[in-house]
Amino acid sequence: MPEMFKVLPPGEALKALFDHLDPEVRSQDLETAEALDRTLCEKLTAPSSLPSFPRSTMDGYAVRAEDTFGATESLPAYLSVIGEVPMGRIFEGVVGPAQAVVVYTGGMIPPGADAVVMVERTQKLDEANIEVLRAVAPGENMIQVGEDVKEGESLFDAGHILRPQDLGGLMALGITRVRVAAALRAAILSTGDEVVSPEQIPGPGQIRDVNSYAIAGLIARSGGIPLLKGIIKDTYESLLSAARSALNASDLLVISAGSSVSTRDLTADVINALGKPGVLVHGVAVRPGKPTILGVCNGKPAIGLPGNPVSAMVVAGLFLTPLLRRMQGAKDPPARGRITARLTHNISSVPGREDYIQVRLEEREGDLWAEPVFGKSNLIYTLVKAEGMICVPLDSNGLHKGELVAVELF
Ligand SMILES: Nc1nc2c(c(=O)[nH]1)N[C@H]1C(S)=C(S)[C@@H](COP(=O)(O)OP(=O)(O)OC[C@H]3O[C@@H](n4cnc5c(N)ncnc54)[C@H](O)[C@@H]3O)O[C@H]1N2
Ligand code: MOO
Repeated sequence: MPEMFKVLPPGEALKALFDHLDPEVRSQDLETAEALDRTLCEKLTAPSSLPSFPRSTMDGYAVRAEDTFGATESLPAYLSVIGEVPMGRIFEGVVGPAQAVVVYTGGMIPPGADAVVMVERTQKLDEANIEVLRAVAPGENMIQVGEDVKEGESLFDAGHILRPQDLGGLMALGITRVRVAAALRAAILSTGDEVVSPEQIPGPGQIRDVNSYAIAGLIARSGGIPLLKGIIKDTYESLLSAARSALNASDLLVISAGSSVSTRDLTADVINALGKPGVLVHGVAVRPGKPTILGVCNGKPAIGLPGNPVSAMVVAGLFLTPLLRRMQGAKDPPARGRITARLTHNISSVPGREDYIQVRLEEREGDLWAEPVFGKSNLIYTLVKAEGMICVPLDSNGLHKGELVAVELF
């Protein structure tokens, strides 16, 4: 009988991996337009204020607010219209007492004016004169210089993961290139004599490769470049040779399946043969995902994921994503959101193990409920049908129906 491995709590397992890795982050200059989900390697401050000129937030008339004080429908203020602010240009002139200038949303407030009256709060008397039917306060219906961001203001610290709105914000300031962590190439090998490519029609006893693609998606979302290195037969020689060339061509290696303890399970031996120190952790206290392997081979991480697709995803979420983030110097918590919901069912567990359960979310009478999608860890559609995961902590006997739980959204 092969001996069952010694399991470590996930936190300790991750620490053992990190302790064997060089904390230095490789960086590169990149077009901001291409930097989504990448991690900044520099602190950024605003080179100028935003907006750089005062702008109207309404279609209407730029005025001196004091000229409208006390104006009502029955006692309007009379102003003469001296021109129009062309969009994208300045108005050549100054708004004087009892004067107004036509301005559109986003247009520059002309000198002399300090507020905008919405067009529907005015009445046109003729081409050159209007009545203002309601007073405006100074600053009303306009954006001040620097109201969005002030020159010199800190924008992001190094380690920030760039989100879509961040790209917009950088472009608004003309920051078109950024220094980010170099993209990490993560090689994926699927093992298993029964596993065939998705293009193939599986023969009796065969299944299509799920893990290469699901894990590749997770890697791409974590700022990495997945390199699919194919499906390898269950022999030590073929796996070792494929793993060696995959690791040479990448920054880290992920091997799907073969992580358990049967004679067919070669991943640990292969990782040990790839370089020093080899396997650091074999077995973590999580369900699903116990037969997990974490190793480092001559400075590069090598991870053995359990073959069951749900286990592979859970383990990749627990170890591969934080690993990729750490190798990119990311400071933020994972970009995906966390919400709170009430549990629809009791969930039992045993202390000494973290359990991960996929849940569907449902709104009932204004409350959000998390309904477990139960099923064996081989069933990929239990994940497909779910919106997030909940965790039963290491020291817990389980969770109770009606309890508030944190749901990590996919
Ligand atoms: N006697 C024991 N048997 C098993 C144990 C155990 O503790 N004692 N643990 C079970 C658990 S839990 C898991 S998880 C699996 C882990 O197995 P391996 O990592 O060695 O992987 P395989 O046995 O090769 O495959 C497991 C399962 O996953 C399917 N698979 C593999 N690769 C893919 C892929 N790329 N796409 C889709 N599905 C894949 C494979 O066909 C098997 O059904 O071990 C248990 N056994
Ligand atoms: O750990 Mo296995 O990964 O429970 O299915």
